[in-house]
Parts: sequence; structure tokens; C-alpha cells
Amino acid sequence: MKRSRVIAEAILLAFVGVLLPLSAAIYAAWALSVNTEKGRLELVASQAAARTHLSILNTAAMLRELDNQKLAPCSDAHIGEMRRLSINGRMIEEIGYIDDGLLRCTSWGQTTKRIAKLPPDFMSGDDIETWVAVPPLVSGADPLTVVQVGKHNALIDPVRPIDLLSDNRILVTIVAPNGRVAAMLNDLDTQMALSLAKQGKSGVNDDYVYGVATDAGWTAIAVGHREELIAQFRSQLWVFLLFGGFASIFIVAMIMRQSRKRLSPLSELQIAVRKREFIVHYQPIVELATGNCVGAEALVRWKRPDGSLVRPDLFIPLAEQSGLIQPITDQVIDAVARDLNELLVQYRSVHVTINVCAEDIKSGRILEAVAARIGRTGIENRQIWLEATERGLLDIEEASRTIEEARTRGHKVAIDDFGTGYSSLQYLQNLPLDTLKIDKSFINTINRQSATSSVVPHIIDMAKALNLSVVAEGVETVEQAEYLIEHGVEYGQGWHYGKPMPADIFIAYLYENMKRRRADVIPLRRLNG
Ligand SMILES: Nc1nc2c(ncn2[C@@H]2O[C@@H]3COP(=O)(O)O[C@H]4[C@@H](O)[C@H](n5cnc6c(=O)[nH]c(N)nc65)O[C@@H]4COP(=O)(O)O[C@H]3[C@H]2O)c(=O)[nH]1
Repeated sequence: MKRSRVIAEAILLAFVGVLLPLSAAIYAAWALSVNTEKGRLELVASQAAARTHLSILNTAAMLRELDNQKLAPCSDAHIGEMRRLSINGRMIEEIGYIDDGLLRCTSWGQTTKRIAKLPPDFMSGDDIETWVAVPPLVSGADPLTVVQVGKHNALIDPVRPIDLLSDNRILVTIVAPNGRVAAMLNDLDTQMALSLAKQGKSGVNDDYVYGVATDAGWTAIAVGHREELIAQFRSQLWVFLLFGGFASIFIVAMIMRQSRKRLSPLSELQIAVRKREFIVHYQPIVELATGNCVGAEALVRWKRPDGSLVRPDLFIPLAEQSGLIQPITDQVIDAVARDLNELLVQYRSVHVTINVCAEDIKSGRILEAVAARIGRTGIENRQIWLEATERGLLDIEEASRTIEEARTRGHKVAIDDFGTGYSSLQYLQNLPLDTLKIDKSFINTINRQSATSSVVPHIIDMAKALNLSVVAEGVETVEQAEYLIEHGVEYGQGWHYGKPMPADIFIAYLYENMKRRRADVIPLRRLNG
């Protein structure tokens, strides 16, 4: 995955990581404010409904008791008792005695008003007739509630039971069981009150927050202004934002940590292995005396998604440390089988050298890896050479076992970068190798006055003594090539013959090389013939 994509993803996630907790904090502060305010208003509403109902029951009980006293109707004692009760009852405006359609007397004295008795609006109990919103006889006063038990009735101010419940910032409306507004404290629009009562649910709208409660058919609506809700929300918001801010910082820190991990060289390499981003370039190996190409070394390249190539010395050490070298080696073998199958079937004398890591030589895993991938092609085992560095052969017993088995299967085995490690003649003697590759650092010294220039002939002699074929690596000049030929080195590899190249270019190179070879041979035959 591209670095820029990882960074873009991290920025996007961090943005969401900041936005999400902060919006959650704002939402939580708002939800809590609404719930708190709704709860407060619901409490006011439920108390208002309960008190209204209770005021009816209490009044009815008092009238029942008055009825039961059997005082002589409209006697001084009767009127006196009615007056005492209406003075003591905080919400009672007046008590009256009705007989035969006539209001005979009230708590204020004798009267003979004819009352047109209408059916009650509703019954508040078996014997409690109730009327609401009755306009008072004295104009200008608020509508009253009338309660009648037997021959006595009482006029109640419906606001009294609820007026101590709230300050003037809360509007309380009482809707009677018959659906009419019975009382209003701090005026609210009647239509709105009725519609809220009909909804029967607490809530919030563009202008108000409201709590709704019912008791014995009485519905109370307590309404608060939205500004108060907003003021409460503002005061709570800071606390929530503090928590939201901490959560954002935590999330962003986690995202940064995760992204840094993803951007680490190791995880980049892991992703590359998973996405099979490794390709192989091939460097020709030639017979020095003739210039004939006899094979190639498979050299891995990491092809990044942007098309750029990463050199193996930049990632092979990390791959070896982390164990990723094995899946990379497998991808190299896959590439060889894919790229050169046809060519290797056509030219049986041509081989490909594959670099093998120390662990694979030690465990012998490489043999199965090659068998599994080459077995299904037409490539023969003798066309696949295995190349291990001196370091890879340090564990001499296990290395010997793997090399023996490789040779039994038909592979050839070479020691790479010879001379740069700890190898000695005795060490080499104990390994059943086929080929020795002289490291390019020694080839560089040929024909130069350097301290190590005398080492090359010794290495060549040692290889001859052990019956090993020799490949010189890093041949860059004609002089080096001539020197090597003079000293009996058979094979060479280096920029003088060809740099590592993509498969298609190598195939073209080999065809060209083969053509040239045939062209050289035909005149010879003619000469002889
Ligand atoms: N200056 C100069 N350089 C020349 C010349 N001729 C060849 N070279 C370079 O020398 C290296 C030869 O490969 P090596 O010694 O096996 O050294 C290889 C090998 O040890 C390792 N490597 C490459 N592919 C693989 C692989 O598939 N598996 C493992 N385990 N290691 C690999 O990475 C090393 C570096 O590979 P490269 O960068 O491809 O470098 C290659 C090649 O490009 C020349 O004339 N002049």
C-alpha cells in the first residue's frame, strides 16, 4: 500500500475520530438536558393532575359531611357552617344549598335564585357531579369548577390547587376528563394545550419543552420555554466536551500509532509479500572463453505499486530477520517457472540460479519449495541451480545434508560471495558443492595495485583443487575478462556481459546469443567440410 494512501487514510480516520466523540458529546449533552427538563416538567404536571383530582375529592368529602349534619336548611347554623367551610377551604370560593331547582342559600346568606340545573360534565365519583369552566356570576373572575354532592355544591377556583407548584416560567394547563380546559396557570395557547394533552406524551418542539401527566382522567401539561433548555444545555456542554475531547485525543493517538505501524518497513514488507509485489530480473552468466550465455542468476526486485523498483540489498536483510525471506523465495521460484518455462524447455543446457537463504539451506525446505513449483513445468531439476552465501552454509552438518539431497535430485549448488566470509579450504572440503562464485569485490581488484588483488589466483587455485567450477561475479571490463580466461576461470557474470534485466529482455538476449552462436558454428563447419 502506498505511503500516501496510508497517510490519507490516517488523516481521514483521525478526522472521523475527532468528529465522532465531539458530536457524541454534543448529542449526549443535548439529550441529557432535554431529559432533565422533561423530567422536571413531568413532575410538575403529575403533581398538578393529582392535586386537581384530590381537590375535587376533598371538596366532595366535605360536602358529604355537610349533608350528613342534617342542619335545618338555610338556618343560621347551616349558613354559618357553610361559611366556615368556605373560609377554611383554601380553594373554595362559595358553598351553596340547592333545593327544588332553587339556590336557597350560600355561604354568604339567604338567596332565592332559580338555577337551571344542567347535566354534569362528568362524574368524579359515584355521587360527585362535576362541571368545569363555569363562568362565575361576578364577571371578570376566572372560570370555576363546580362540585355537587347531594343538595350542596361548592365553587372551586381550579388554579388554587396548582398555583404553588411552579414559578411563572412554567405554564401549567389542566384539561378535565371531558376534554375541556379547566385551569390555566401562566397562560398557554389553548389550542396548543389541547393538542399536547391529546398527544399525551412529554417532548420538545421548536418553542417549548413540555411534560404531560394524567390522574383519574385529569391531564396536566407543564410547559417550559426552549431558551431555558438551551441555557441548561450550554452549562452541561463543557463537561461533555471535555470527555469528548479526551476520547478524541485517545482515538487520534491510537490511529497515529496504528498508522506508524503500518508505515514501518516491516509491515510494508508484509503487505508486499501478501500482495505478491516481487518480480525477478535475470543477469546472464556466460562462458568466458566464448561469450555464450549458459544461464542466468534470478535476482529479486520489489516492485512498488507506483512502479518503482526496490533493490534487494535494501529489503533482503529485513526479510531474513523477520522470516519473510521464505515467502519471497517462493515468489522468486514462481516467477522463474512462469517467466522462463518455455525457454528452459527449449534450451536444456541453460540453467537459472536461485538465491537461497540460510534458514532454507538449514532446514532443506527449499528442495520441497522448488519441487512443488518446478515439478509441474517441463523444467528439469538440473536447470535449477541453488546458490547460498557462506553465511548460509555455516551449519555445516545440516547444510551438507541439504546439498547432498539437492544434488541427488539433480540440482547444482554454488557458494556465493566466496571470500567475503569465514570460508577456508578445510571448510569448503567438507561441503559437497559444485560451483564457487568469486565475489565482485575481488574481481574489482584485478589489474589494480591493491592489497587483495593477489587473492583472486588463490581462490581460483583452491576451487580447482576442490574440483569446483568457478563463476566470477561483477566482471565489468575486457581486461578483467581476459585475466579470468587466462587463469582458467570458466564462467563470468557482470555488466560487461549484461546487467540484470526483466524476463522478456533476457529471453530476447538469450535468443540473440544463441543465433550468434549458430552463425559462428556454420562457417566453421563449412571450413571443415
Ligand atoms: N557493480 C556491479 N554489480 C554487479 C555486476 N554484476 C552483478 N552485479 C550485482 O551483484 C549482485 C549479484 O548478486 P548476489 O551476489 O547474489 O547478491 C544479491 C543476493 O545476495 C541478494 N539477492 C538478490 N535476489 C535474491 C533472492 O531472490 N533471494 C535472496 N535470498 N537473496 C537475493 O541481493 C544481492 C544483491 O542483488 P543485486 O542488487 O541484484 O545485485 C546483484 C547484481 O546486480 C557488475 O558488473 N557490477
